[in-house]
Amino acid sequence: MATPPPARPAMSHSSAFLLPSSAPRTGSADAYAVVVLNQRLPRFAPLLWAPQVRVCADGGANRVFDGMPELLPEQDADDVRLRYKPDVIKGDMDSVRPEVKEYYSNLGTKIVDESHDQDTTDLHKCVAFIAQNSLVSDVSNLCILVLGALGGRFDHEMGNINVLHLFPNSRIVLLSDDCLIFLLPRTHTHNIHIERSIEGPHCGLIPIGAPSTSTTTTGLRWNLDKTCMSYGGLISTSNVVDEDQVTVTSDSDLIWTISLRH
Ligand SMILES: Nc1ncnc2c1ncn2[C@@H]1O[C@H](COP(=O)(O)OP(=O)(O)OP(=O)(O)O)[C@@H](O)[C@H]1O
Ligand SMILES: Cc1ncc(C[n+]2csc(CCO)c2C)c(N)n1
Repeated sequence: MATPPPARPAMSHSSAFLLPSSAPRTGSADAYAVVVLNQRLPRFAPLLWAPQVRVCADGGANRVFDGMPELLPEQDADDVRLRYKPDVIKGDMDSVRPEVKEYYSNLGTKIVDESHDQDTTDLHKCVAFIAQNSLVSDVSNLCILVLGALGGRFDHEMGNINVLHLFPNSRIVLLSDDCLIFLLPRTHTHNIHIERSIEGPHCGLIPIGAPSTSTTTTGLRWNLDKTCMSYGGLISTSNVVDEDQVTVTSDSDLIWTISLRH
């Protein structure tokens, strides 16, 4: 007789952090950190800039310096820069402009130069920093929102997705203007609340790190039922969310992605 699969604890996910700040939010995290990468700021960057920790990965600081005033053109640029000040700039410091580094340093931003480490990406360094330093009192239910992680250079995108696999026990969401991505660790069964006003309908479930011999879902137009997925075989792209709640159970870590509405 086949052995039943192990019972897994449930993990909840919600993109309520993208709702306007006036809307009632029942998110799944207790605290948020924002990491800004060196890509054009997503349109909703100002909305997300109220978390416990704000970190810029190297050239990400240029994007905050230039991009926040561009996203808020009706406001005075200097006021905007003072309001949207990073707590930390971290990385190998080959992309942040000297005047931007000095501007934020004078405002009290911590500058962490890790140019000696050419083996890990700036995002990796930022996530490790947030996880290790007690910037927030309880990191156990902290969610790290990464802005500008998708689109652009493919090696950077793959490096960013690899960070999800390097920190499978951390909640990390990669964001662009068009979609978001997070990891569904195989250790849990996942309840994903779909915030229909801001996300969907297109979604995907992708075994990037390793094939899955059994994935089961509910709430999708094309559900999986103890289905195998692998690169070179089936992966679930161009799927559609049909219910407000999607559930996923798998024997492999999977990437969940969903489109963002404009
Ligand atoms: N085009 C891009 N697409 C996706 N992510 C990006 C892109 N450019 C930068 N990033 C992210 O922003 C981080 C900081 O970018 P930055 O340009 O400062 O990195 P870098 O280490 O100098 O890159 P490189 O030396 O490879 O050009 C990167 O580690 C990466 O995570
Ligand atoms: C096998 C291998 N491939 C690429 C790099 C280069 N690299 C990876 S992360 C990083 C830092 C980017 O800020 C650099 C330069 C390496 N070290 N090892």
